Amino acid sequence: MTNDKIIVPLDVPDLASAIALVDKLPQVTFWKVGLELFTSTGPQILEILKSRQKRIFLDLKFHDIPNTVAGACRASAGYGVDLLTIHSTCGIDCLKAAAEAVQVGAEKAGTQPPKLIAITLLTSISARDLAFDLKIPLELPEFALQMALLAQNSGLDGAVCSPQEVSQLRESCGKDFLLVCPGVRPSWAEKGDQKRSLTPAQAVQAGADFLVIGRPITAAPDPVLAWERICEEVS
Ligand SMILES: O=c1ccn([C@@H]2O[C@H](COP(=O)(O)O)[C@@H](O)[C@H]2O)c(=O)[nH]1
Repeated sequence: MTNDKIIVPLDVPDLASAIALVDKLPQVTFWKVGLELFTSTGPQILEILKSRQKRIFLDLKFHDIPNTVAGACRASAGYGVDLLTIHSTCGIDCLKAAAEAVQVGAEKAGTQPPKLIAITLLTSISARDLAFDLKIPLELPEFALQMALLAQNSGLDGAVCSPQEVSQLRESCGKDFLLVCPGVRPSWAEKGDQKRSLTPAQAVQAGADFLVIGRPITAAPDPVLAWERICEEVS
C-alpha cells in the first residue's frame, strides 16, 4: 500500500542504517532527511534517494541571520529536493531572503526550486513551555498562526505546524498554502517527546497536506505492518 501524503523521517545515525530503512519500506515514496543524517552523511543520501525516484524533504530548519540563511538555502536548492525548512522566528528579512535564495540556487543548478516551508512552533513545545519557559505572551494557537502568516507574507510556500493548529491555519492561510504536520501519533503509538499530537486520520481531516510520521513506523516491531495500518487509517 502506498500513500503519498505520508513522509517518513530517516532519523538514523549513518548511511548504512538509512539505506536499510529505505529497503525495508519500498512502499514509502517521500522520505525526510534531517539534522542527524545530513550532519553524518552530507548530500550523499540525497543522491541515493533520487536514484530510487523518491521525493525528499530536507529538514534542516535553518535559523540564522539573513545572509547566512540565504547562502544555505541557495546551496540546498541546488540538491533538487522537494521541501526545505526554515524557522519563522528568523524574521521577515531572513524569510524573504530565503524565498529569493531558493529560486536563485535552483536556477543556477538547473533544478526545480524546493517548496520552502516555515516551522511555526516545534511540536515538542507545549502551551506551558511557550508561556513559562520561552516567555511568549500569546496563546499558543495565536502564536502559531502569526508565524504562519509571517511566512506567507514573506513569500514562502507553506508551514510546518502541529496537527492541533492545522485547521485554524488552513482557514486563515487558504487552500494553496502547504501545511505539513509532524507530531502525528496513531492511537496505538507512544507520544514520546511530541506534545501537540493528533491521530493520522484526525490530522488529514483537519486539513494537513502531508503528515510526517517517524517512530510509530520506524521503531515499530514490524515497520511494514505499522505503515500499512497508518495508510489504512488515512485512506
Ligand atoms: O515541529 C517539528 C518539526 C519537525 N519535526 C520532525 O518530524 C519528525 C517527527 O518524528 P517522530 O518520530 O514521528 O516524532 C522528526 O524528524 C522531527 O525532527 C517535528 O517532530 N516537529
